Amino acid sequence: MSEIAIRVKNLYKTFGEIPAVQDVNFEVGRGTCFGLLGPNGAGKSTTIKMMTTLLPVQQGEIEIAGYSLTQNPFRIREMIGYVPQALSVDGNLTGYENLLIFAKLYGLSKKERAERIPETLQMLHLDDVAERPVKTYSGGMIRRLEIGQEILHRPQVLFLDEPTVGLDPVARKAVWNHIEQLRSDSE
Ligand SMILES: Nc1ncnc2c1ncn2[C@@H]1O[C@H](COP(=O)(O)OP(=O)(O)OP(=O)(O)O)[C@@H](O)[C@H]1O
Repeated sequence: MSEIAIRVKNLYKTFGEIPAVQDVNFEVGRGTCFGLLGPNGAGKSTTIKMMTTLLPVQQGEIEIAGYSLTQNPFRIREMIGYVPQALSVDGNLTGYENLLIFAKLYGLSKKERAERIPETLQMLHLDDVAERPVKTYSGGMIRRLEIGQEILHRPQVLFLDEPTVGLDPVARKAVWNHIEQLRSDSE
């Protein structure tokens, strides 16, 4: 894999008359945790949506793990994980069932699912609540489950859009500890 996980060059995006992203440039090295900071409306979510192929690139270049995004969008979708700002779990299903759906969507074999789902639940300290409907979870538990959904297929790059918004300081620290653990495990 390339030593550069993400390369963004001269990126622009407008919504009609609204300039959402204007000449954004940055590089993220492999094995690093990179934070994209800016005030509300600065264009962070729009940039993430372009890097995850959810919005077309209007002008500029994006490379993920050495692949050009515009030339290899399907390859890139297999290689990344994306935890969006909006809720991505089904509250009526259990934690285990939510992970099962994502494991199937990412094309994991039955054997891989049998190994990785319990392993992920354990790593995120959700094994005790795995059989409970997610609507009974706290905000921090839901956020950890959403991260779990996006690491089952071992992505090379994980995008997190405001992963700790709305969490209390203890839950926030727990989520960041898990993110740091994922980063160091991938070294
Ligand atoms: N689908 C859309 N249609 C029109 N305008 C949009 C759309 N999505 C975003 N915008 C506008 O683009 C700009 C950047 O929005 P974006 O959501 O990327 O910012 P952000 O930095 O993620 O903000 P926040 O911190 O509030 O999440 C804003 O002016 C927003 O109103």
